[in-house]
Amino acid sequence: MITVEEALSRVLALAHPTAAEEVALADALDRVLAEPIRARLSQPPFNAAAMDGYALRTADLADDLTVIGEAAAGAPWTGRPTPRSTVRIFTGAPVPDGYDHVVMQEDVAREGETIRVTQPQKNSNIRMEGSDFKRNSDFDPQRPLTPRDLGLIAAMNHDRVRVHRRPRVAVLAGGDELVAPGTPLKPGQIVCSNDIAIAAMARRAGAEARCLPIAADDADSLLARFSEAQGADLIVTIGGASVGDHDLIGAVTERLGMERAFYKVAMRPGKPLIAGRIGSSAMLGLPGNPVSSIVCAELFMRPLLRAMQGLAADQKLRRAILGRDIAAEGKRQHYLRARLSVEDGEEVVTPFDSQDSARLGLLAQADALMVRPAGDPARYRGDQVSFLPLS
Ligand SMILES: Nc1nc2c(c(=O)[nH]1)N[C@H]1C(S)=C(S)[C@@H](COP(=O)(O)OP(=O)(O)OC[C@H]3O[C@@H](n4cnc5c(N)ncnc54)[C@H](O)[C@@H]3O)O[C@H]1N2
Ligand code: MOO
Repeated sequence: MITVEEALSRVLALAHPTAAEEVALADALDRVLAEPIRARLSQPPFNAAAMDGYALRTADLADDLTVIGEAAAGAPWTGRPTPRSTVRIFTGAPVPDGYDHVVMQEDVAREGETIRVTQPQKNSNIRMEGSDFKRNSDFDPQRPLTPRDLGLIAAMNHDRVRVHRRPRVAVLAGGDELVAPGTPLKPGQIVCSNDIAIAAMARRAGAEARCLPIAADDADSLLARFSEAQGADLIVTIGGASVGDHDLIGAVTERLGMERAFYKVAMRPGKPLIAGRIGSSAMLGLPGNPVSSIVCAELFMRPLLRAMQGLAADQKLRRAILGRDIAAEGKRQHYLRARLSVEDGEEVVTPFDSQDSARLGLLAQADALMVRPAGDPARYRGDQVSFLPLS
């Protein structure tokens, strides 16, 4: 069995970045830029007043000044300053050349067309041209675009952007016992829950995901479903990955000519994970136990989908204090479902008593996966441990 680290590097090697496509900026939320955005102008495009008040020369601050014009946002003043003059100015207006200071109107006494500065301040109240960003500067945030990013790109004067095409994901759950949610169960049947969760995780990672109809535990049914998945950048199967007589994913993917990257990872939950390439599709075969499939999707599918959009993995282990004593670990790296809390201002991570990989109810209550390396000795309340936050 290979380590989680090795498995992740082999999964990432399966990723081909998707091609670029152009979309309206308004539709680009959560998309990933395929190339940097180059600012088409400097921001501000001119020296701009930051306050409503009067534009003047710093050298004239102590004098009586004559108001010789008015400048507003969108209505610049185009005259030339004369000695001991000032221009009434409003926030956002270009500061006329020749003036280097804007005094807030609250700090000025005005009589007719004459003003006197009553409270001189050091701050010039001018936003200098290009002080936010310069024309031709590049913006390449290396993350799914946030609302703030969209605002910045608009300010750079772009209304369309080139982004990575969303990876196409086909999710295939298999098992004779499975029926769709909402169906009355016959004896021995189980509600199929994993494909819904995995497809939602894929969408949250930027993919276009569809669930194929549930496959039966026979090779023909699985082969038919795989043919429906053609054109997907990633095929994710759920279940049938283990060693039982009905676990057919290994055999069927072999028949389809899969180049296998690995089978089985030294992790808990999720040992019987399979990965590889079938034609132009990457393939991840997740274990059927609901928690195992979701943990494997978090650890492998999400980074793979990010890589397909040109992004690095974003799994950064965090440190916290352990909330209870726990026994020594076995031979597999363990991802324990855990709750986060704050005690005396410090973050505390407390793993649940049960770590059964079928318990979706507990997983839904979890805020974190506490990570324990294989062979980790017993740990005690108050020890420093590592965890991955869950969203
Ligand atoms: N002799 C051994 N048995 C098992 C081993 C092993 O090493 N030797 N490994 C165990 C581990 S660990 C896991 S994980 C499971 C994974 O097995 P499969 O990937 O083959 O999963 P299935 O057998 O198909 O299903 C397991 C379990 O999960 C339920 N399931 C499956 N798909 C769904 C779905 N889409 N929605 C909801 N629930 C699903 C299924 O009904 C089973 O209860 O193997 C162990 N066995
Ligand atoms: O490794 Mo399995 O995924 O524990 O249930």
